[in-house]
Amino acid sequence: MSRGILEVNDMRKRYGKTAALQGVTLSVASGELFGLLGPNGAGKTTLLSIVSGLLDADGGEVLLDGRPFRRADRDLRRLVGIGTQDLAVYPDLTARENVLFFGKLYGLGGDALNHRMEMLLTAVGLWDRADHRAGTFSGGMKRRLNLAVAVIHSPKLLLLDEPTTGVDPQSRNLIFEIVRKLNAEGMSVIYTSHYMEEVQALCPRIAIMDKGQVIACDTIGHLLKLRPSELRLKVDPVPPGFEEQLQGLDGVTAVHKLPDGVQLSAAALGPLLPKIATLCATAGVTPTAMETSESTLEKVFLHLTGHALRD
Ligand SMILES: Nc1ncnc2c1ncn2[C@@H]1O[C@H](COP(=O)(O)OP(=O)(O)OP(=O)(O)O)[C@@H](O)[C@H]1O
Repeated sequence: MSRGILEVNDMRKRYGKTAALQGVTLSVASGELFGLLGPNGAGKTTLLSIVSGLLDADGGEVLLDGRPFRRADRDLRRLVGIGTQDLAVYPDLTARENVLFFGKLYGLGGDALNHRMEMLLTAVGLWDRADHRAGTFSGGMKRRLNLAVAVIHSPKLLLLDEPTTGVDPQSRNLIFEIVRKLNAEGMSVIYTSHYMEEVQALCPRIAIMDKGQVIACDTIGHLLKLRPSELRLKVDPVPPGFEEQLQGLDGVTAVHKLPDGVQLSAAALGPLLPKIATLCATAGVTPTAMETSESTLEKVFLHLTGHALRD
């Protein structure tokens, strides 16, 4: 893995009695598109706010591009762009004025700023609405403008906090496309969501957060293996020795007897299916029904925490 753009060590934050972050440690490699998945209240926004310098932590350390992060260090803060959950754009300004305003805050100006503004408004599909007030935009258009504003200063690390909240499917797809493009151009991205499908579609590596802690952090493939897939075979009656034969198959991690058949667990069912078919044929067993339950991030979350990802 290349040098880390972000390292968070033992990050802690309380709001009064609420422990929003309880010792969060994670690292993001340079150029990575990293997912942060967790239910409402898991601490995702608090973490991003600290990393972007909007909020002070109570304890812990942030390294940005290998350097210790301090809120007062403007050069380091410039490395980060944040698309906040609460929109940052001004409704009374046009799309063009919004992007130029944020560009000037970062000390940009002249032709370079104008070119970048035009390029970004085009990328987010708003160039033809550049001179319309943001307050007249749909939820999806506002989110896209929020994204353009977040990257006006070409940050090395883009933090996106639930960037598809309140958007239509068309805007959602466009946001996905832009995020992928920015990442392909070299920008590191942390994409935060409580929608498993979004994080799974975009991010090869994911941290799962719950109650202020990272409870798992790995590639999607490895995370899915944290909870086995299951296969139910309706076999009535189950012949003697059949469960043991299933248990003996390479890859099967558990076999349980059901009232009308058997259930087996395995990290991956695909490679096992032909072997199970052969075993049934040789044992003279004809299942009358088969039902698979593949692992998903949602099921992994339930498996790890005992509660659902969504309320
Ligand atoms: N300003 C605040 N004052 C008091 N409690 C807060 C404040 N901000 C967040 N919290 C609490 O801290 C915890 C973590 O909140 P946070 O917003 O970081 O979670 P989240 O994962 O981003 O959830 P969401 O997606 O709903 O924003 C929650 O229990 C929340 O109620």
